[in-house]
Amino acid sequence: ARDRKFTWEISYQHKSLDCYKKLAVAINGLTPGPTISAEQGDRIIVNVTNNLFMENVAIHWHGIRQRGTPWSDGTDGVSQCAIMPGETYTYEFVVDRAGTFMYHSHYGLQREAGLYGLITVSLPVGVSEPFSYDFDREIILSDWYHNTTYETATDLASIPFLWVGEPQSLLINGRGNYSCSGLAASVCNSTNPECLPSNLTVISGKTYRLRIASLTSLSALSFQIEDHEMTVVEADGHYVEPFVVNNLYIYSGETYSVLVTANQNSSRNYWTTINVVSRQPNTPNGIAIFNYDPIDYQKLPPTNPPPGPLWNDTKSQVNQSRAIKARQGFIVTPPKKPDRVIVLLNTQNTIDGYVRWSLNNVSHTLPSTPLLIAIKENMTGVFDPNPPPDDNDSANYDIYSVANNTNSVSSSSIYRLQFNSTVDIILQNANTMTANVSESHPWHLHGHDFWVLGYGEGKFNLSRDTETYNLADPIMKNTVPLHPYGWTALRFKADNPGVWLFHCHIEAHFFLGMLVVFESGVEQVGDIPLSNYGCGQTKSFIKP
Ligand SMILES: O=C1O[C@H]([C@@H](O)CO)C(O)=C1O
Repeated sequence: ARDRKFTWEISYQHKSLDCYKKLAVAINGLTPGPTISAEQGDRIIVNVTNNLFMENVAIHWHGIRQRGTPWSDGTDGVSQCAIMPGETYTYEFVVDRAGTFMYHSHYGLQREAGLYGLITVSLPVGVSEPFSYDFDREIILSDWYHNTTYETATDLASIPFLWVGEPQSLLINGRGNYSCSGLAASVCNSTNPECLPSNLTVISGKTYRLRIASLTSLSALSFQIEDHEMTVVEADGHYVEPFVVNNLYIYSGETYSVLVTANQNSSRNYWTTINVVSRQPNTPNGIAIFNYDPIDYQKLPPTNPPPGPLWNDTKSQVNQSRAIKARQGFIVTPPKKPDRVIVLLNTQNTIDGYVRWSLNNVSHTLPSTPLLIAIKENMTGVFDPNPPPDDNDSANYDIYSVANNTNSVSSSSIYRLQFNSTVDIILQNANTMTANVSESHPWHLHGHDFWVLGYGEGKFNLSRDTETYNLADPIMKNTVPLHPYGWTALRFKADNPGVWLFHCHIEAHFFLGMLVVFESGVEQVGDIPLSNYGCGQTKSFIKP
């Protein structure tokens, strides 16, 4: 194991990622940011300097559990005081497991301005993967808005509520193509090389491992390569019992590795496409070129890009979720029974006229003093000490009717989990405030991986549905979809001392309160670096 040091300067830059010029957040000039490549067991040290002039920064290392370093989780309001303009902060953590992970901003809506990238962790020398391939390639999927994050945040927090809406473009490795017609070339120029379709160049007969990460703000996606099947082998850093797909559904915050062999007619190029699913799309599909060497990588394929699956084919999405199992020989079996069951009813509602998202009628508001420091230092008055409910009469809630939730509250209350206990989470979906609409939500847990015990349709029934749990070969993940009008059941061990977010990875939904906070074993947390302090009530701990 070795130290890998990075020096990052965060700044706004004019970018034309989809041909339309806007300000994007860049790392050392790059949007998306550089990939962090490391070997299992390495220590990653990232020196981050915030040169944004007017905006704080915090960077979350998504999928890295931060065992022993909960203060490096990079979450504003939870693990640290965000890095102020002009300041430098050092993240230090160990990547203890091989796989494909990601990093992204966890400050306000900043992720959607482009602050994200990949982390790839290889196995130690001498250990091999349970599958083989010739080359390793990276694919970052994202969606792109032309509004600034300032406009979006203000809109979401206004009466009347102004929804951010569907993105203008979908990006593959940071490239999209917005239609510039009617716009001045200084604003939108479709011949700008910055927005040429990205290409994946392959050699006929070779097999490629594609490490795919979704960093969308909103969109659930389907990814496919025209005429090429893909074998799914990894999900969120865990080996998957291999299965073959024509299209891969991928939700924000998820990573997958797929194997694809360049086994088609090598005298032409093919399309790589992404399209929006789970929400009625209003965004053109994203395209890239699957390029057979030595054909010109910009030569367009002779066909029309495949349209991808229908956006509302929920059944095929649920089926693919269910197909993801732990690989034989790599199964970690979960504890047989939970110590505690928390049912989280997901609803959209209004509080004092503001549109919010709630769990069990509680819409979370993060305090300005980071919770990890507040609990570690025994501060009072930072968060509501009354625990939120483990269930809020979900058995009697009609998930098919338009949500009214007249009793919803905004609160900073947190779940305190007994250290080392086994916790089940049942995510229960419901109708939004719009008739006949239930949206999908990708749920992400910080600090842990969980077992995915099952997905179901309709209302979860504790005595009936727990019998259907997959305790034999459940996949472990850190992000999982909750499908429309359905439920998703998870189990995890609260074995990582710290304070950890569990939230919808749709950035606007997180902003509107769709999160819960788990605390466990904070008394075991070592000394938190003083550089995490400085905001809210932590100010008084900085001695002159
Ligand atoms: O939070 C959301 O608000 C809109 C819609 O429900 C109201 O405009 C939407 O699609 C969301 O996901």
